[in-house]
Amino acid sequence: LLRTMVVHGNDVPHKATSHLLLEPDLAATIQLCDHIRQGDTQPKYALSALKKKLYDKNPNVQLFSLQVLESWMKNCGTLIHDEVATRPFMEELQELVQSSGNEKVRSKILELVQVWAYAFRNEPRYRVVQDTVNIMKADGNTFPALKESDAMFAADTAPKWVDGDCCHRCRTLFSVIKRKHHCRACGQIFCDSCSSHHTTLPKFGIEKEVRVCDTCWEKYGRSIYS
Ligand SMILES: O=P(O)(O)O[C@@H]1[C@H](O)[C@H](OP(=O)(O)O)[C@@H](O)[C@H](O)[C@H]1O
Ligand SMILES: [Zn+2]
Ligand SMILES: [Zn+2]
Repeated sequence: LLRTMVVHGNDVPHKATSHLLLEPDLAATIQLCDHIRQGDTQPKYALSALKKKLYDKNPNVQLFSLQVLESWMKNCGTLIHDEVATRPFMEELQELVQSSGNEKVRSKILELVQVWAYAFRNEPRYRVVQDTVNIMKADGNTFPALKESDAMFAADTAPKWVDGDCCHRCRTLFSVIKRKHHCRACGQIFCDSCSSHHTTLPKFGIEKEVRVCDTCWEKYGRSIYS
């Protein structure tokens, strides 16, 4: 089962090629979550690598990749939710349920889509998941009992970055010289002089020093036990 999937970093030069090792142990999967949360691996690339395993002819490999997907959805937050809770991905899962001859694979997919629909029940932007549950029901699939505890997702993941044409703190307009920068702790957009500090953000699973704004520096950077 030990498969190495080399996932090439995207076009940003400092994103080194990250190796996604699909090993049959949770430690490796948790480590993969950290890579995704830390921004070492683009969620899109991680998922496209994982999807290859979803279509593996060996149902055990398919099942394991569904378990990896389940842990990524629990631990990597909106970075992964935004890629999975989409029509194309949901349609792929729908097709897998229709085409798979393996009962375990089918019921794992039904279980996951149902739990995600419940977890996203108050998030209109992910309503495609509930739509997919409805379609799968209409197709005659019977869903396993929902375990609400499965719908608990790790709360602490770094926020998405907002865009803007001026610094969130000093309101200076960005230009060719006054470049845009993002604070990894609040996701807001700043000029360099308002976000010149770097710190680790353990609560978001970010172990390397990353750029934070002055406000977040006061909050997370000052104390060494942030
Ligand atoms: O310098 P640029 O070519 O504009 O690119 C900017 C840098 O990549 C910034 O990285 P940083 O936050 O680590 O500085 C990023 O936050 C901005 O969104 C990008 O626009
Ligand atoms: Zn500023
Ligand atoms: Zn900030």
